[in-house]
Amino acid sequence: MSSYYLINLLIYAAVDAMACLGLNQQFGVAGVSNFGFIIFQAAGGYAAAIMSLPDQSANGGFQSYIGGWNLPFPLPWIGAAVVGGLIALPFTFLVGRRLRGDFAAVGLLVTAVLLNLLVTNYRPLLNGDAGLSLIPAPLRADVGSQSSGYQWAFTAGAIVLTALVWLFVRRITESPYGRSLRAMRDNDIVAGSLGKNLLSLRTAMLVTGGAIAGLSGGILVSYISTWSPAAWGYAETVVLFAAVIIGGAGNHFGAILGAVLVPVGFGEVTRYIPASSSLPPYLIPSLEWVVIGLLIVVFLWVRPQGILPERKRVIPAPALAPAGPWPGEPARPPGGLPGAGPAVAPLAASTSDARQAASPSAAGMAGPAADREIVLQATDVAREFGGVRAVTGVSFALRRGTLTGLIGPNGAGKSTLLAMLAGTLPVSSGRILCQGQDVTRLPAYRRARLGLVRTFQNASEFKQLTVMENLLSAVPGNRGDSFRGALAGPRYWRGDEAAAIARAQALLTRFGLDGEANSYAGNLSGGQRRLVEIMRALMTEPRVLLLDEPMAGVHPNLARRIGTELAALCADGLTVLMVEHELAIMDDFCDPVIVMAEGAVLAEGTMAELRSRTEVVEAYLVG
Ligand SMILES: Nc1ncnc2c1ncn2[C@@H]1O[C@H](COP(=O)(O)OP(=O)(O)OP(=O)(O)O)[C@@H](O)[C@H]1O
Repeated sequence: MSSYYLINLLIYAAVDAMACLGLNQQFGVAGVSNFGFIIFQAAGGYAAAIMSLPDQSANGGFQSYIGGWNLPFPLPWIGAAVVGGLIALPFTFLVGRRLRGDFAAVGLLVTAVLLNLLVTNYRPLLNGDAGLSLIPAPLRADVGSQSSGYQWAFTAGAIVLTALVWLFVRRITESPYGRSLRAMRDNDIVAGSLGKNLLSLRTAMLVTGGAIAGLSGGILVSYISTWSPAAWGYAETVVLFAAVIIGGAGNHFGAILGAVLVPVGFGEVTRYIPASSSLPPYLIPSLEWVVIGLLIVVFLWVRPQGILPERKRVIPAPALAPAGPWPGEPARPPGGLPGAGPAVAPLAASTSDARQAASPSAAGMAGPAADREIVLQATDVAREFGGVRAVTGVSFALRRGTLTGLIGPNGAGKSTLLAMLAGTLPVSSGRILCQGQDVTRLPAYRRARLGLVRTFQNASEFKQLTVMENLLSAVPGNRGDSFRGALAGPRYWRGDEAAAIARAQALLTRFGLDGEANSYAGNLSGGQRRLVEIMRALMTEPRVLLLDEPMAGVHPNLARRIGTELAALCADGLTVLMVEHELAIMDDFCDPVIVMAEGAVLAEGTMAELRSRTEVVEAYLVG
């Protein structure tokens, strides 16, 4: 193997691995399907080119381009990364709140095609379809030649930069912030309802991935000294996606392996297919695309986790101090709940000092509920879906420390009302006040940060996160749960993380799920998943908790335990609104109970009062 061949192979592997690390960070870790990924690499390539090229009048002006600043190394590579990151900013509107998922992915793909057409057809910008050539290599004038020593130094530089990129993405992914990204990937609406700012998370990942792609483009053009639209057709993004999917989305080693196997390996293998004059000239390259497409389909079908699946984050349980029984119970049964471990301190004691100070127990919550402060108030709240009036002007108030039930026949509008209160669904009209603050127009994540948190009627656990990670993902204020905090490293956030793990472990023990702490939440039974959702909501340290059928699928004994626990938390100041079809639960734990029918509030009172009202009995309580 000639050294030129080996250098070529290593540089392409480094550039592709770097690009795949950037794409994996966006797609595999954060779930952002950036089908326009190649334009960020292209932008980096052009940026490095026009920063390192002399003015276009040099070389007889045979090519036209903007820039031509003749900047010294490493400025063109730094510029490539900066431009790759900056051009991501205008795309954030595509992945923002209004345009998500598939639509954003298609929008990015279309943008990539349009930009390629623009650069191809508008020559003054970047020399059109002929592309730029004679792009200077870094330090070449200083070093003086294309010697093999120079080539090896270039190769080593590319590999070192790829390794640095790997360390960078690893630091982000393995932090609490990385956990938030993976939570968003698994279920973005739920992540938002737990206080995650999806727009900020997606923007950060677009910019980060864009900068990495830009740097890879800069290195590439410096090596091949030419860059044209043919090198960055939209289909190149498909190759990178294939690499990440085949290598193992979510696993950075998988992304590197995929880069070696797909763009590099494929190119190598197909080089040995003998050319034949009897075959059409573009048959082999076209067949390459078909094979790459087939490989994606086969992997998504047979092994969607890729060759190297995402690593499971096992968190060892901290040593727990034994403590008292469940609230409201004389003593904890010897075996506890199925799978229960040692008992721990009461949940209510685990909330933060700030919340404790603000809690009604601290404020003297001994008086009758009717005298307590209103913490959540809905006024004439309505929601229409096309012609369907799901909720038609509902007004009610929740007082601090109450466990209010919400019942009604199927289709009465209960879930829609809860979604509007939590901000996961905008109101058509009406007003919502939370602790005196008008939250009607606030997005779900801002309401969650105010302590207004919901659970969902349908399974909403983060499937590819462990149970422990599900709980930790909801903790507010972890120092490592920000981009900067993640980059600061584990030493910066380890203390917060340890405290959060201890809280989560206490909750798991209390709900009898500590044996499953390191199981993937998606592998639990339906009832266990419900528990995970309740515990996760409690980890947000809510002030007002909106529970949508939390007992559905839960064993009746456990349902009663949950009811007891919620009642204890309410006694300590938490306010709960709970949708539930099981009337025995309403009888035992909820006061007052609101009855909805056909989108409106039909009645409100204790279950005993409601049972005496004919219209309620006819609408819902019969049977
Ligand atoms: N996204 C939507 N698009 C169209 N109609 C909807 C949508 N969501 C809810 N609806 C309609 O709004 C009405 C109220 O639904 P909602 O789910 O809020 O009722 P519910 O009381 O929670 O019912 P259940 O007890 O069965 O969960 C129903 O007629 C439902 O079909």
